[in-house]
Amino acid sequence: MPRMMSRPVPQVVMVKHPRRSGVLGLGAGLLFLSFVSKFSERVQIYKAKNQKVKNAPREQVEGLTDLMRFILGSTCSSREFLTVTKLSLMLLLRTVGSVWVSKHWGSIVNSVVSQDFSRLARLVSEFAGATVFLSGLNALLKYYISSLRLQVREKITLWCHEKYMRSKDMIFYKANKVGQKIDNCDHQITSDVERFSDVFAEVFSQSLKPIVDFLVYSVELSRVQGLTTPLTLYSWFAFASCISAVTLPPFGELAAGEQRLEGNFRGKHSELITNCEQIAFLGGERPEKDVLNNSFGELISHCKRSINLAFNSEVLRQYLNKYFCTVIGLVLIARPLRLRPAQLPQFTSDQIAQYFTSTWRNMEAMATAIQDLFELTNRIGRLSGFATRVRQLMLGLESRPPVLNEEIARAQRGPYPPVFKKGPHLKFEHVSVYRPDGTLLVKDLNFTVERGQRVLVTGGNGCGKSSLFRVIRKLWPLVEGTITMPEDKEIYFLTQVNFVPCGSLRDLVIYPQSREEMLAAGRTDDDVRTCLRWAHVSPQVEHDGRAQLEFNDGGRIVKPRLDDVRDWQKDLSPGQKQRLAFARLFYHRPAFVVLDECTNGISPDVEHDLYDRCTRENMAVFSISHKIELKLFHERELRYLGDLEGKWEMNECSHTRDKITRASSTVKLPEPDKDGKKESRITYERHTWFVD
Ligand SMILES: Nc1ncnc2c1ncn2[C@@H]1O[C@H](COP(=O)(O)OP(=O)(O)OP(=O)(O)O)[C@@H](O)[C@H]1O
Repeated sequence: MPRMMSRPVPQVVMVKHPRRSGVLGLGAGLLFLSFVSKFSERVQIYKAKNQKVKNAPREQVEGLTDLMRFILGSTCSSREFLTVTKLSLMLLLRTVGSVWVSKHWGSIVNSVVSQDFSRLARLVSEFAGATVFLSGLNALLKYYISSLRLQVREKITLWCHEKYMRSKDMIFYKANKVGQKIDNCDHQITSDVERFSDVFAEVFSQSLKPIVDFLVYSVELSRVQGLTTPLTLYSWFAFASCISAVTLPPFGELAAGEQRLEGNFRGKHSELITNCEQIAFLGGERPEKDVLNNSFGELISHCKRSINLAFNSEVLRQYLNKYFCTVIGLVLIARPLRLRPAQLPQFTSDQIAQYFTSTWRNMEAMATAIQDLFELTNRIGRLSGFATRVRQLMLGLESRPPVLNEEIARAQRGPYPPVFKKGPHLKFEHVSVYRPDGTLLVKDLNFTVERGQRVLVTGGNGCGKSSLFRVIRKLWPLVEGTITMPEDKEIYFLTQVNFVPCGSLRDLVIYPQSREEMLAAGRTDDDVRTCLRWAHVSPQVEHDGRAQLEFNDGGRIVKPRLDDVRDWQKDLSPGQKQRLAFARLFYHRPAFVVLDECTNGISPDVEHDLYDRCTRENMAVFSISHKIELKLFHERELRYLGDLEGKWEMNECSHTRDKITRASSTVKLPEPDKDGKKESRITYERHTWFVD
């Protein structure tokens, strides 16, 4: 770049063999760099191992290089590599530009002192032209840093989603519910990955610049002043870094701890949102505020501790690396002038001014580069903290620690090893169910349910009624015995708490199918409407002029169409959500259905109808319920005794016939007669049902 322009003023050098000194300066610079990188990493690992921070997790002992290799190696590809290459190139070009600026600046000073104004005008116009190029370079640098940050985040997040939502493994359930859980998994995927990507891009861009600057200026200073100047600066910074290292807090642990506490705090807020209605009914504002404040208090006191720890070391670092370093620089810059070797020519004052300006700028730039390198220890420390958390998250998502190992191993040696088989019916042979912590819930289950049959599962709270179906769905491992069952899609589960997916009314019914899959399966919108009608949640107008599903939007009654998208989670009542779950069941028409206390919010007459529909569709029904009158709809009752031995019994429901009746009442409001007079009576109609 300068060569294309005017001939520069010859550089003033204070050594006899500038080229040889430059090469030696480069070697010394590389050695110093390797010292800095190893030193800071060792210090971080040492501090983490010795648990210098109260309450900090102990895992932060792996080197950053290994962490980065694991995270980036598993997720990133040639696209990120290309961005890193482009970014490195831009950084290199910018440093070359800065060296040119500092040389050019020396020439400008020389022209001012020698009062050569025509050359000064030329140099200034060259400077103005070249800095346009430098501005473009700086903008490109920022662009590549942002791109790198985004690309790394994108790759890691998509990798996590891939593992989290891996089909059949149901890691999103296991990581949050079974055995050793991943703490605040949502926060880790959304926030920790983002922080890691930010700090990674920041560290990368800010480490490359000081490294490149440092090497370039080492060569430059060695060429102009000899090896003494850079070696003296290195020795000083090495000494300063040892002192800093002793006082430096373990930033990695602190950053990881902060993220963990951030996750807990956010988790408490999420819990509040999830349970807001129950808490409002209970009037739980005060205890819940305490929970939020305590969690926030822990976070704040951790941050305060970090700030205090950083303050102590910062005072020393500022003095050693910034101010005292200037004193050393001034001594070094004056040294060749005072001890000038005899073979060097006499310099004029404009040459000395030129030497001073450009060398001072170079020295300043190198000192800044070295300071930035040490500054980097903080950032690298934080990066290794985030990297540790991201790696733990990735490991946790990749493979969940097995549960019930011992129990399964014992059963495998016994007569009834755990086996899943495919078959047309649901058959349990010597099946025992255990909680993930190893507690026996039910022992030696033996029975078969054929298509069209109905079994009621009863027992005390927490005795393990739902757990049997968690085993069938493979959320919990099968420990002992053989389960023969049809394809997974032939068994459908309606749970106590209803999930409401996002999307249109149609999506709510056909979930997890998409509209395209629905059409490909030969199903139509009419099927969806029929299922809504069967489930008593149809937006179509009934005889009384009202639809079962309608909303009041600002005084306007709205009957949703199949394509309408709403905030269903908010807009639907618990009973409507349960009815919609039945519509979904009727749409999918499985061979077996497990109804886990999923009719609590449904009125008895509708509940009757829903059971009836299941029978008509020839589904085998497993109902888990505490409602004794439901025996009327079932042929058999599987009763858990809930004792320590996991005993159970299977009874016929027929003996309860005629002993239990199921009743509901309809209130008939007074209606006007022919003359417009109203009856003064309200009548109640009582319905009693028996199963034939
Ligand atoms: N994810 C889980 N990890 C560990 N233990 C669990 C988990 N889910 C439930 N449990 C425990 O397993 C036991 C059986 O739970 P389950 O849900 O099967 O009971 P249930 O008989 O259906 O109770 P209820 O009638 O109250 O619904 C309970 O003690 C419960 O605390």
